[in-house]
Amino acid sequence: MEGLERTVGYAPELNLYHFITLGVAALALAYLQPLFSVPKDRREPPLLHSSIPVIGHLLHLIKHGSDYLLELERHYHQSIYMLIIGKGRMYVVTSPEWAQAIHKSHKSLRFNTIVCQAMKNVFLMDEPAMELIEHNANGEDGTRSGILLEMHDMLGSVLAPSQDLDDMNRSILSEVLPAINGLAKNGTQQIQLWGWLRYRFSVASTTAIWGPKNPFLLYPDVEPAFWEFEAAVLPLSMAPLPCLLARKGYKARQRVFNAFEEYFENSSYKEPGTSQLVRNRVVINLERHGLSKKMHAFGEVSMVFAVIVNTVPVAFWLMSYIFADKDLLAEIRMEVDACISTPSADGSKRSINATKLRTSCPLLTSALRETLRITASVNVNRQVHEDVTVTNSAGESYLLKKDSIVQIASNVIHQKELWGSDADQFSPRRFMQGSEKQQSESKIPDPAAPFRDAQGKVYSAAFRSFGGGNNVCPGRFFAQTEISGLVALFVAGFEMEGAETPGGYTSPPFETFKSSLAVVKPRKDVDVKIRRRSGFENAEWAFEM
Ligand code: HEM
Repeated sequence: MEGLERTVGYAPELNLYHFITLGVAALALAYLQPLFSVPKDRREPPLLHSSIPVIGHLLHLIKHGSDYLLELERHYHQSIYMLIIGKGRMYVVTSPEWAQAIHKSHKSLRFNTIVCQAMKNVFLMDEPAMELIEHNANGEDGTRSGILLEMHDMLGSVLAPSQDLDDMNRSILSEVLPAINGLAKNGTQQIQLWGWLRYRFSVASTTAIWGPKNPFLLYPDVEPAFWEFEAAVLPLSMAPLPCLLARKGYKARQRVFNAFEEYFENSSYKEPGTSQLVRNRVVINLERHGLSKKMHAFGEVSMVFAVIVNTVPVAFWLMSYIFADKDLLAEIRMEVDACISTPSADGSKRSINATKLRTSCPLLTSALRETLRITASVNVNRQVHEDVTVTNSAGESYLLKKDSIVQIASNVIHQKELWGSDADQFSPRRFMQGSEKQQSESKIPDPAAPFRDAQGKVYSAAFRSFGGGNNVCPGRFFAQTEISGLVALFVAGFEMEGAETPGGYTSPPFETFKSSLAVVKPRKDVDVKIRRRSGFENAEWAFEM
């Protein structure tokens, strides 16, 4: 791990003091190791040892985030393996074939048990709320009743391509328009790209979903508090005494919770302009299952995570990749220009057709999927409910033991040889091979569709940004439209250069500590100068679906 130790930074709010504490704990545990030794069954996946017994892997994961799994891949090249963490086991899956096998065993390898733990530890559900949430969480009684299963089914239908989804997408895109139409109106304007985009996109997304009384719109401190909370999710859920060891995140979480509690206390979800998604959640949680308003409000913040935590940075990176490459910008501009109509006689009103962006812009779509491959390698976890034998497509089998965790290491799978020798590079055309076939098959191509290489070979489960199997992201169509809509507006209407790099734009580096749970963020913000594109100086942008 020498190289890694040099290059990888620390998790937010985990400082030297915490590592000293963990170091002391490691020594104590090493001494007591015989008491903790976990017998390995020979039918289990291969065990990878750590130089520090018992909690060595945990220390590396805390220190290096998901990069640690890349380092293990470089050393051991195992497609499934086992790590001992304290008294527990974590099975790590690093091949699409094993990822598929894990998804197939969804009855024994459970998603909702992990959701329940997060609802308790991160979203602070109290005991009565947990009783309601845990009831039939995994379909134990053979029906689809219960908060989590009903929520899953409701979201699957509200977010599937339909009129409802178009309405939500129209709403979010029209929410971002005032910010875009006000940009660089009187010549060049300098902004900090990440901060500008994060604020505008977070507020627009939450307004489209939670309506005009949404806390992000009402209170300017809620947006920064939310991102402060998001940055501290790991320490908040793992550290002892999070109110002391993750104090900033702890306070920020409380601010967001209070704001959402006020929103539901005032029944602000009844305001016109609130999405069907939020109203349906009220029906399921409050009316059908009797969750308290306070617990519903806290839990609603988990939905804010789903809606903005990944889309905002992906939009930032897609824009960065496009504006950093002048040829790519020119080619994507040609595609986007073909989606613009000019409804007003004086030519100032311009409208982008968001449906055409999805169906007629293969390079933009491919660049978005490639951006997801590089920046959205979201590793997913499952809890092993009972001893189970999993078998992959090659007929290999392993035993996974009850109460362990399985992690599908998407960040490793996204770097495998199957992507070619340039797997570590951004290659905007990588996903174009499959686009022709996809478009003839369905009007709206699925952004989670399998990767198809230049020879036409299809790799199921290799492209993992939206997960897979039963719990594949239901918000992917929504995300695709909002991200490509926002980025298309910039591409069509503006020129952008770095304030420090006149005539060009250079992306900032990735943050050093990569959480396995969300899209990577920029390590620092970047000052850019924005001006209106020639021929579009007076454009007032709008969207049509
Ligand atoms: C670029 C944007 C996004 C990315 C990369 C992303 C990624 C993912 C991934 C990897 C999962 C699977 C988790 C697992 O299997 O453990 C997931 C699930 C989920 N996502 Fe997304 N997501 C995005 C946007 C959205 C949006 C915009 C929404 C809502 C509007 C959303 C709602 C959900 C929900 C509700 C689930 C849980 C599904 C279930 O209960 O089975 N996501 N997402």
